[in-house]
Amino acid sequence: SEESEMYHAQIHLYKHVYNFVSAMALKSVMELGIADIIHNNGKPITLSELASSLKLHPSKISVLHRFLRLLTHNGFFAKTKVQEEEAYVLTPPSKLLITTKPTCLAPIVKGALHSSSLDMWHSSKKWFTEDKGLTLYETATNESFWAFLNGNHDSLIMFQEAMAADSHMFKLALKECKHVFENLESLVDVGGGIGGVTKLINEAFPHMKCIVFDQPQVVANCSGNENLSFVGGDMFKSIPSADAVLLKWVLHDWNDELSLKILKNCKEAISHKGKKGKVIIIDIAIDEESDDPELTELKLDYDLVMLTMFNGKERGKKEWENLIYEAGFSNYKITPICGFKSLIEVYP
Ligand SMILES: Oc1ccc2c(c1)OC[C@]1(O)c3cc4c(cc3O[C@H]21)OCO4
Repeated sequence: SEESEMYHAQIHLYKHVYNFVSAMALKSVMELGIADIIHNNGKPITLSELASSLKLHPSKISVLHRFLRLLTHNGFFAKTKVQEEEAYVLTPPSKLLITTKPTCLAPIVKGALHSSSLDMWHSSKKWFTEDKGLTLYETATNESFWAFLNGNHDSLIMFQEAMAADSHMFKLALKECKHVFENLESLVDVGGGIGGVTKLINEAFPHMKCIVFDQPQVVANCSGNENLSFVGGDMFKSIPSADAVLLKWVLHDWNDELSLKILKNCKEAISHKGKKGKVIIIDIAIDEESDDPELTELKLDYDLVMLTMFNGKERGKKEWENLIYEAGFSNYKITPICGFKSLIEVYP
C-alpha cells in the first residue's frame, strides 16, 4: 500500500539520519578501551564487572548497558551467560580494537571520527554553492588538510598512526601476495609516512633495499636500518630510483591530474638500469557489479571522504585502467587484498 511504502521510506530516511549514532558509540567504546578490558578479562564479562573496571559512577552503568546494546545489535559484541548472569564477549570487529594486537584499528576510528574530520560537513552547502576550487575541508577551515596536519603535531601523529595501523592488515595480505615482492632488489614506498608498510616488507624481505619516501618534515625524525632508509622529498617533483615503487593509499588522496604526475614520476623512478621494474598500487577499486552492497557502500563512503578532505577520489577498475595507460604504462594486473582494497601491479 502507499502508506506502508511511506512508512518504509521513513525508516530508511531516519536510519540514515542517525547513522552517526553507531559511529560515535563505537568511538566511545574505543576511547573507554572496552575491547582491552574484555580481552584481558580472558572470559565473558558481566555489565557490573565491566562498569567497575571502568570505574564508572553507578548512574552510568545503565548508560553503558544501552551503548553495549546498540553495538551488540550491530555485531561488535555478543551476549552469553556466566552463572545465569548476562555477559559480553568480543566479536571479530571489536577484536580490531584490542590495542595490544598489531591488527588494532583504534587509531583509524580515532582519526576518522576526530572533530577535525567531521566539523567540515556543516559547511557543505557553502562548498556546493561557491565556485572556488576548494575542498570541503578548505572551505570550512581556510587551509588544506595537509597544512592542518603539518601545523598540528598531535593530529599529524594521529594521522600517521592511523595509516600505520592500517598497514598491519597488509601484513596478513603480504602472505598471499608475497610473489609480487619476490626478486625485487629495491623498493621505494612513496608517501610511506613513518614506514608502517615498509618495515613489514623489510622484515619479510631483509635483503631488499627499502626506502620510505615522504615529505621532509614527515621523515625527519625517522631512523631505519642498513636496508631500510628514510628519504625526504616531493613526489610531484621526483622519486628515488628503485626496482619497484609502492603507492599504498596514496593515489586516492589526489585527483587525476596530480595522480598522473605521481605515476609519471614513478615510471621515471623504475626505468633505471634499463630493468623492467614495476609500480605496486595498493588502493580501493570500486566494483559495483561483483562487490556486495555493504562493501560498495564502504568504498563510496571513502570516495566522499577523499573528495571532501583532499579533492581525491576512489576509482573503479576502468578508471584505474585509464589512469595507468594515460601515465604511459603498458600493462597492469588487479588482485583484491585486505578485504576492501586491491593490489594493482603496473608495468612500464
Ligand atoms: O589516504 C587516507 C586513508 C585513510 C584516511 C585518510 C586518508 O584521511 C581521511 C581519514 O578518514 C582520516 C582522517 C584523519 C586521520 C586518519 C584518517 O584515516 C582516513 O587521522 C586524523 O584525521
